[in-house]
Amino acid sequence: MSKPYLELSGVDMRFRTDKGEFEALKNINLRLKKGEFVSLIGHSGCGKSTVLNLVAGLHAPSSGGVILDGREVNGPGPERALVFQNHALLPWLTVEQNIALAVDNTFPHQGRAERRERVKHFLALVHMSHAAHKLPGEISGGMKQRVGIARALSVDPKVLLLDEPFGALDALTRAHLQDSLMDIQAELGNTVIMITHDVDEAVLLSDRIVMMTNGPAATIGEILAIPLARPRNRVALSDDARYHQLRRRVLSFLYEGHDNVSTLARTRVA
Ligand SMILES: Nc1ncnc2c1ncn2[C@@H]1O[C@H](COP(=O)(O)OP(=O)(O)OP(=O)(O)O)[C@@H](O)[C@H]1O
Repeated sequence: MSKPYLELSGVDMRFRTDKGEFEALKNINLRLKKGEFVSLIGHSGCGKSTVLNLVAGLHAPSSGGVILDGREVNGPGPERALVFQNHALLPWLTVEQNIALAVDNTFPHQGRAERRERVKHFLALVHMSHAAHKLPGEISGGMKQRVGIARALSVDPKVLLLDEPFGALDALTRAHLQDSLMDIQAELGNTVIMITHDVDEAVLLSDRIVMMTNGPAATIGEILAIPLARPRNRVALSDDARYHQLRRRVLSFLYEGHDNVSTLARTRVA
């Protein structure tokens, strides 16, 4: 791979607990190109959120490091935007004000008109202009996630970190949001790491799927490239043999039962 945009190298994460140290992650090595969409998949509790939190700068690794665009990550910052399963919008602010807050904090040097224009642009991008003046309590779960994504994108992050962003949504709303996310990524070329438990979602959206072994001392067991042409259409893919093959590969990884000991030897730098 040419020079990576985002690189995790030799990352170990040990947490201090009442019962002593808990080794959550061991020797995570991952490189992303600019504009790449990578999903993290693995059994519950294996350490996916911990990986995302390390990239976000919310945790510092016990060993190893994270480098984004040539600079070591050593704390949270607007160039790494997080979107959670639960939107985390401020309930007393309107949709527009929620995004404006992020924009105003990140671009205080810009003029007011320019910042308002930016808010409008990102609301339109997620098809939420019509609800600009509503409060989060007045819109649906899917709409809240759209606003959360618009807010994250509105600060021009270098990397977008999505922690099961559609996990709480019904299947149809989830499908609409996945399609929107693919459209947005095609337009903006964001570099994205997304945690998901949904194999179809991972195959549909990703350039590569990073499959993690079970913890403790979880690591990367396998990385699967998804060479399906874009734009991708879920209905067309349902008849595509390669799609089903890729899907099967992920399912077999998840159900083969990977613990850290059996797979450490195969861990490699992607
Ligand atoms: N602050 C912490 N202190 C101690 N242990 C922690 C801490 N944060 C996470 N862990 C442990 O590290 C392991 C990985 O947790 P993490 O939340 O990253 O897993 P996950 O794969 O995202 O799980 P899920 O899919 O259920 O959300 C778990 O065993 C968890 O209990």
